[in-house]
Amino acid sequence: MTKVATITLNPALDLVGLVKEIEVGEVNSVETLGLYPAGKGINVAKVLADLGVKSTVTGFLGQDNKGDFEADFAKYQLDDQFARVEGKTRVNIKVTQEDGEVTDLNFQGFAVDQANWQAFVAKTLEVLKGYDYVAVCGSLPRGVELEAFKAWLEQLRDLGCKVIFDSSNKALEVGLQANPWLIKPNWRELEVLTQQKFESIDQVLVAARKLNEQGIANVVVSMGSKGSLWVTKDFVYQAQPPKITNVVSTVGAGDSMVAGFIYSLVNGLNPEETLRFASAISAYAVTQGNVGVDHISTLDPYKAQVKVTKVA
Ligand SMILES: Nc1ncnc2c1ncn2[C@@H]1O[C@H](COP(=O)(O)OP(=O)(O)O)[C@@H](O)[C@H]1O
Ligand SMILES: O=P(O)(O)OC[C@H]1O[C@](O)(COP(=O)(O)O)[C@@H](O)[C@@H]1O
Repeated sequence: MTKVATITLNPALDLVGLVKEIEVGEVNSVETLGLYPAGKGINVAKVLADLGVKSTVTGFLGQDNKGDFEADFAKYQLDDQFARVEGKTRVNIKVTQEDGEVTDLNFQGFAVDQANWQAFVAKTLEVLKGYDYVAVCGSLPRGVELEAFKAWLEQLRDLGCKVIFDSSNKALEVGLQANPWLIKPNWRELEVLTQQKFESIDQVLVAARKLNEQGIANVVVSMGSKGSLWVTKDFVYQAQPPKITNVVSTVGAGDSMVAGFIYSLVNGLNPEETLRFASAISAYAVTQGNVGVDHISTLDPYKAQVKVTKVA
């Protein structure tokens, strides 16, 4: 059986809501959609669980507010290998305006010390032996040093795991030096990484190809409602998702896409089917406040409307 793990070093409780229009400096009344145990890897694992793919979840969790996370790990039957650390896991506020614009307020949570980090590295290198796909997702908590993070990613790769990496800013820049097997930056994250402003999808493609040349086998660039590009040395596919008229929240769209890729890889779908499936589940994600899908057949109409083109 294919073994999958997701790693969330810096999880979050996502407080998600709707507002007509945010007025900065004013009192804004927000309609609450929910408070969800989240963070990128946890979201990926929940979506995979809905799709019938079991996974191990690890990373760090704050001792003081771990209850809702543990309840979800039990509900989704995730193999919980999280290290508990002193303090609270952060809260991230995500507010969607009527026009679909999302404002993120990502707070800080616990800090990780040297002893926490070393114990985590030793444990993951032991537990994840023999895993096929390991998704390392999201930002780093305070206290994790970039060089130590990179060294650990290299060790994961050397275990023989295919590392799927979805991060941003410095963590993305440094993590890439460990040559993960697949990365999924969004358009903006790739702009920050390459220090350029893209005017066209062709420019995105050029930047993605450079990453292939540096040794990253699969570069998946997500571009919000414009879709995505999957760039490898052997092929390039582009997907255009269906037009979603009822956008509730785009939070978790990228995580759903990563889960869609892992589901497709585990189930041996071909590249065209893989990108179609990942695009369908990520498009479906924006129609709800949280991530996930009640039944895989819910995705059929979305799959049918995704346009996938082989560009090269
Ligand atoms: N408004 C939208 N309509 C349809 N699909 C969307 C929309 N926003 C996102 N998606 C889907 O979700 C994927 C990931 O979204 P994106 O916003 O690029 O990622 P992230 O959440 O990581 O920023 C997109 O490539 C697309 O397939
Ligand atoms: O670790 P980061 O990069 O701060 O991101 C954390 C946030 O990303 C999310 O996982 C959503 O990510 P996506 O919208 O990219 O799918 C939220 O649940 C969480 O608050």
